[in-house]
Amino acid sequence: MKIFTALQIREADAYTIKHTPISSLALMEKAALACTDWLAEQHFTKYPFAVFCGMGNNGGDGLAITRMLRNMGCDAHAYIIPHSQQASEDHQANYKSLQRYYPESLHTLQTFPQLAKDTVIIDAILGTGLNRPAEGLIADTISRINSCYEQHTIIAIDIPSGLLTDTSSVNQPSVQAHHTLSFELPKLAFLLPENAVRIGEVHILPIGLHPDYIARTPAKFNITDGAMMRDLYKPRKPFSHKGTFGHVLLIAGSYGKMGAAILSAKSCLQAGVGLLTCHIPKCGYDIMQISVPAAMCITDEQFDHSSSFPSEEEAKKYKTIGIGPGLGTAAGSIWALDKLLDHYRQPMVIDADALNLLSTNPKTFAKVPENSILTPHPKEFERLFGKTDNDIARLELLSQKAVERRLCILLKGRYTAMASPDGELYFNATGNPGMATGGSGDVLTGIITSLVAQGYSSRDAMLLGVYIHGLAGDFAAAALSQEAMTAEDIPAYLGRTFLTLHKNQ
Ligand SMILES: NC(=O)C1=CN([C@@H]2O[C@H](COP(=O)(O)OP(=O)(O)OC[C@H]3O[C@@H](n4cnc5c(N)ncnc54)[C@H](OP(=O)(O)O)[C@@H]3O)[C@@H](O)[C@H]2O)[C@@H](O)CC1
Ligand SMILES: [K+]
Repeated sequence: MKIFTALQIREADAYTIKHTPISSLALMEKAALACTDWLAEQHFTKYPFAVFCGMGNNGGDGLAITRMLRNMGCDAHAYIIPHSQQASEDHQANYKSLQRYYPESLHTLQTFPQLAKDTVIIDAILGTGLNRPAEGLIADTISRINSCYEQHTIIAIDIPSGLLTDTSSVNQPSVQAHHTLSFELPKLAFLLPENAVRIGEVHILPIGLHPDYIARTPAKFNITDGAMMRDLYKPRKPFSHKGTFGHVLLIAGSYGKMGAAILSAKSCLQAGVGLLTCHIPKCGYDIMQISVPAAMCITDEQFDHSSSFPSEEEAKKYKTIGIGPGLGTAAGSIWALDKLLDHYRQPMVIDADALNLLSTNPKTFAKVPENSILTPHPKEFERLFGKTDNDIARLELLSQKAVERRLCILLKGRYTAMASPDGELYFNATGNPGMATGGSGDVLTGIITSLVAQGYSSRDAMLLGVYIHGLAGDFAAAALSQEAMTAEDIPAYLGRTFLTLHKNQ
């Protein structure tokens, strides 16, 4: 799914108006109707409404919503903030029709109104037309709306007023909404962790923007979805054998962290690898053999950490190597990783402690093979590539480093951001807060390594791996609850997840 900029959204709007019999005013009517339908479905229409309107089309939406709520018998009032000399054309048209049918519902905002108990606040002050920070009466109104957060439900139309669509809004005043009702396509602002408290729950409502414009207009950012994943997925051929699906070497685990190695190994197998060998310290031998009988084991000469990785000759039998889960940061491990990277040139998957080893050893980092996949969480990312001032700057750094170093890098989060060496940037939308638990990352490493071994390109293994990891987590949460599920439940639901990838689903 594409993420369009504010400018592209305006173009989509104009294209739709030009190429279909729908007028700009009728499109606004559709948008307002989608919002009021949602309000009715969610049972908000039993409450009074205070609709705060700007003078552009976002305000026009607010006026149309007020009229529709009145038509439904609701006690709705529109408060217009006079921030401009002239209102937009569609705003004027909706002003006229509200004045005609419900003049008592129209107010020009002078002071913030007294709100009756349970009043729902609708924020239709500014939308994608925001072109400077909110100040004066608008900023005051935003601050008054936000002071109602505990007592009233706040619902933003299209985007919380004050929030920029395509760039960072850190330090900008904006409405803090419980729900955001947005039109047709998600906006980049909704995917940034720094905006989480301002956007609340986002609901994307279709309004019929022209599919041709959406299809033929390239977007800088995209969200992966089921259709795209079904295209990437490689169904198995009838005459396959275990050699067809690759042999993974998983270097993981240390004393007290063997669980990470187990989770990763189980996930690697459940994601379909042909053969799995685990390189673990001696302390983990019984644990691994008993917990994951399908995996073969090589034990390190050290008892509590790993310090000698395969030689060039030994490494040849593996299609790829996954390294990091529970590895620890012992000096012997960094030395061993450095030696491994002297000869290993295949793309590999690098996670957790192995990333921390790289962040403190730039010379070792420089040897990482092209097209390897790095899987940092935000703290690991910062240690590897440095601090940024905001989420947009961090996304740019992510993309820049992936291109510069010829790597696939995924930055874990609610919407994991995934960059490939050719500069593409994707977000993943599957997954849920039940996965914010120890071991989820180890599961992801196992899945992605497994996919690389099965012949997926690094980019495809990253996109597909993150998608199925999240979807398996969603199945686990649906069956067990977000609270009760653990990282171990994610591989258990991989089977159900793979079935959704079959073309006939
Ligand atoms: N395509 C779609 O999906 C559809 C979109 N629709 C709706 O249209 C909305 C976009 O409407 P829009 O372009 O009129 O912009 P909007 O945000 O109302 O701003 C208006 C004007 O405010 C001004 N201004 C800017 N910043 C300011 C500030 N800080 N403080 C004070 N003033 C400020 C600036 O004018 P200026 O003062 O610079 O002349 C700007 O032009 C969109 O979010 C959605 O709700 C639906 O109706 C139908 C389908
Ligand atoms: K708004």
